Amino acid sequence: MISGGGTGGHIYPALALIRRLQERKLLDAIQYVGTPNGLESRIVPAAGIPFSTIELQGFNRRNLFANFRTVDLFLKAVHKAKAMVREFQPDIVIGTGGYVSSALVYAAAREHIPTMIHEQNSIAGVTNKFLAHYVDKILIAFPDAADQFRQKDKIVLVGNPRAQEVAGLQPNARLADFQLSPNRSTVLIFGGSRGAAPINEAVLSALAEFGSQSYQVLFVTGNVHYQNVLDQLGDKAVPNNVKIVPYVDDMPAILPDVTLLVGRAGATSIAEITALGIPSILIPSPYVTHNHQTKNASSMAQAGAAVMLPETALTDKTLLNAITAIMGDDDRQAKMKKATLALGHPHASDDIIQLMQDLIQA
Ligand SMILES: CC(=O)N[C@H]1[C@@H](OP(=O)(O)OP(=O)(O)OC[C@H]2O[C@@H](n3ccc(=O)[nH]c3=O)[C@H](O)[C@@H]2O)O[C@H](CO)[C@@H](O)[C@@H]1O
Repeated sequence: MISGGGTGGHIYPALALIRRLQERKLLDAIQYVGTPNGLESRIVPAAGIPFSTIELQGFNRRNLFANFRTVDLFLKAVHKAKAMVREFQPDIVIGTGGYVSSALVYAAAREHIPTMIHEQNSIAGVTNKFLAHYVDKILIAFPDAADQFRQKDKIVLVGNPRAQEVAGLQPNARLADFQLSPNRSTVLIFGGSRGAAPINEAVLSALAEFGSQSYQVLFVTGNVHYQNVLDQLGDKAVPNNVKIVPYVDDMPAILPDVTLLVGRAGATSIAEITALGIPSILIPSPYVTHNHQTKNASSMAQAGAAVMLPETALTDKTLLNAITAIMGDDDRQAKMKKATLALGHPHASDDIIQLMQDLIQA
């Protein structure tokens, strides 16, 4: 059984691990557990994975009184999760982050089922810190995440399963699905799995300028922002070399054809970028726990793999300048590609599967 959600950054690593288990014919049955309304409730069933739900909500750091309901829901969720675990009888239970995973992993540990959590970030999430006490293994993707957990003997550095899923993928002309040319240099712009209004605004202001560039642009707004972007566009013409879409369902299909990625600095995106060696401009979200995206982005920038553009400095002009400086310089692209690839973990899923097998057989 597996659980993780809220944002794509917690869901796609779980799906990548499941796909690898299926590829290696190691999976007899799987149950994915999420909340009824989270992003996972759309993405997981669409991927053909059996999905069941538990009602839960995140911890409110601002209004502590609001947490009475959170605690009440958590206790009910644990009760339901225990029943699910007893019925499904999994060999192992894995949590990939987001508060959705707390009830299932906690319940499984209490039922003496082997358990693991996967932390994608260098700064651990609240749920994983809580679960760390109960699980058998803590899998991390960045070496510095180890400082965040007291249970040192449980920690293993594995990278992110999504890296193995995309590593080695070759250009494949799938940009044609978006009416873009497979042979032209391409800039992909998206603000994480849910989109980011400040990035969308800067791109909209730069739209006319993009029209006169030699490269083409795939601009992903995020589902919730799409209508707003269309409203802001009004009657303005979209240049022929720019395509605007709400979401890309199959990101691994197009990533090998991307010349430069502009986006947030979510950990799962970074795992993909480093597995494929895609140069990037990272605009870290300042709205995440302990500003962890800035840490992700600055370690990429220090390694020469990415350019960091803080949101406070983001305008149409700074965005265009940063993009043009890289797109117009093949040498720089090659150097960034090399530095990016050096940070990748292309065997993450197989390393996790080995640990799963060891734990099940122990
Ligand atoms: C606001 C927030 O809490 N963000 C967190 C969230 O980010 P978020 O969910 O945005 O996560 P990431 O950037 O890490 O991953 C996004 C994932 O969604 C995919 N994708 C994105 C857009 C799209 O149209 N289609 C698509 O498939 C990407 O390819 C990637 O696999 O989880 C990450 C953990 O991994 C954290 O580091 C981020 O700080």
